[in-house]
Amino acid sequence: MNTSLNPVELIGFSSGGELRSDAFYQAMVNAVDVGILAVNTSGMVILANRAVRESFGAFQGVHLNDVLPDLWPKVAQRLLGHARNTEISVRGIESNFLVRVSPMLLDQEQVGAVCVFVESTELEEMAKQMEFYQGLTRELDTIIDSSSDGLWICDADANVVRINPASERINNVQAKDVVGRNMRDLINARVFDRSATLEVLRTGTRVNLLQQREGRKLITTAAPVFDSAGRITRVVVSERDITEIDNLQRELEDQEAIRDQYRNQMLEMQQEQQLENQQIIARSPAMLKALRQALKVANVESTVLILGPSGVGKGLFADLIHKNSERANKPLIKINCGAIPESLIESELFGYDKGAFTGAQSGGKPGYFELADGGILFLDEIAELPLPSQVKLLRFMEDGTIMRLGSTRPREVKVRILAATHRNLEQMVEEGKFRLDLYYRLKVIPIHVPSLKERKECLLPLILHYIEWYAKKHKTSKRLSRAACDTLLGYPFPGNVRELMNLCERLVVMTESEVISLQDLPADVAKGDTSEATAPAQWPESMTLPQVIESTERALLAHAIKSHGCQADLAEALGVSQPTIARKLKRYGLAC
Ligand SMILES: Nc1ncnc2c1ncn2[C@@H]1O[C@H](COP(=O)(O)OP(=O)(O)OP(=O)(O)O)[C@@H](O)[C@H]1O
Repeated sequence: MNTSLNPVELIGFSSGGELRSDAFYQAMVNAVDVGILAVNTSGMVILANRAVRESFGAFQGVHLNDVLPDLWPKVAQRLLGHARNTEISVRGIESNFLVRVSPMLLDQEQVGAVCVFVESTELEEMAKQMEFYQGLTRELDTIIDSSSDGLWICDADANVVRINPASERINNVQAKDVVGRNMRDLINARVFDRSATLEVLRTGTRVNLLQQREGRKLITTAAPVFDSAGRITRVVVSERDITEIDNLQRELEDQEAIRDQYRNQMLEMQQEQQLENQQIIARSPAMLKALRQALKVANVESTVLILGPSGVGKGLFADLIHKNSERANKPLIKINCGAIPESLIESELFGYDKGAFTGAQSGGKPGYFELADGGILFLDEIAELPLPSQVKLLRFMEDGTIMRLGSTRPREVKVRILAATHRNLEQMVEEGKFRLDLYYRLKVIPIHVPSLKERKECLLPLILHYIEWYAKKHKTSKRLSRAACDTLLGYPFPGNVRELMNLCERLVVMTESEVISLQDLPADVAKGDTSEATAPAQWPESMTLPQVIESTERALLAHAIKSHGCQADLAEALGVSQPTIARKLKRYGLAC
């Protein structure tokens, strides 16, 4: 190997021994874009053309190892004859190069090595991008194939391009049997009965379908994919099998229904216990429903209108609502609007200021509204409230203020109103006796308390309860004979529970023996007759005068209320005051 060859000598050579001028030779090697670099057998650079110099600097006449230490080992290997052609990647100043090292022979003798540099940055970038896109495609494939939702992809002509394994499973088809086929053919071949893809291609918009297929429930969403020109290129259909979700949902609903049932049962038991504690007897569905409504509304602030005949327990409902409300430790003031003389009602309800009228207390007086502040005002027999007081009550219900008689200063009171009546308020409104606006304000939550006739199931428990209760009260022991009990059960109790209570007390007090028999029952009850006054001559001799008076009074009132529609008329006809009538009707469990 000639190692003494120097750069100047080499430049003097030409291929085939033909002599070329340095200038010609240099112009030729500098003209090409590929880099050419030659070293002698010692590794000294003997040629570096323009392309190499531009990329690696001017280093002719130096040792290759000093300028391209990465390249030198390959070249050295080549010079030692270990390989014919060797390729290596080399980093230049700005770009990367792929360098091919070839032996340089002169007369069969190796005189050095020549390196050809081809810029590789772009190629590498492209390779990298290819790799990136291949990775992305693999990733997408994995995602598509592992999705538990079915994916069905078609081109703009409705040809199936791809389906994933979930879609194969959901549609019970194999990809190889459908990919490449047109959706229209698949519909014609009855593989499917409906195609979301065709819908999308027809409408150009997203389509949602709920489908039943092979007993499974599917939600299908098909969406168009557009190119930059706005043309549809693909339709992607995703299918979700919601059969399981649907079943789970149904199971959940069943569980919730069972839970609700238990909760209602527990609530009912709690409520029954609550009612028992408060000595409320209720067995009939209608009564239980009304009581449940009352417990439900107890904790809201709304006005409640308790409706039902006299003596059914409307006052009891007011107690129940109060006890179970957030105002339980505040007063419950009960006013019977029919029992207060008309001339006094306004001052009783709203109070008066000093000097409001002759005979007024000198310091003025608060009314029931002020006394009930923070608590509940129960306006029983609300239908008897005179019209001027109705106006004042309406004002309170609208702005929460009242005005004492003789005062011009409104006072704010925090009072919840409960009202009750056995009268038909709607009819009274029609007759102009009750204000419509007040009626609407009052009946926010109406509760209808059924008469004893409407709750036969309650009758026996009520009779037994009150016989025992009065027996305990009067420190005695009493029980009903079978016949007496049957007769009582057949009696209509027009005065409802109040009449029943009165009768039970009377039987407990009046019956000599422990057993209350048929003979102990009052004649009208024994006959089941409630219509006519019983002649005093028919009363048993054992009755005292007060008892005879009481019975006669009751019978007379029962008779008179048939021809007198309201307490005021009745009072006038019988020559007593309205409050007296109100008191007596209440006492005998009667109403008009
Ligand atoms: N379900 C019941 N269980 C036990 N006692 C009851 C029941 N219902 C009513 N009572 C009793 O009957 C009596 C009359 O009830 P209440 O005064 O509440 O009737 P009312 O409908 O308000 O009558 P009115 O319309 O004449 O004011 C009360 O002593 C009450 O305790």
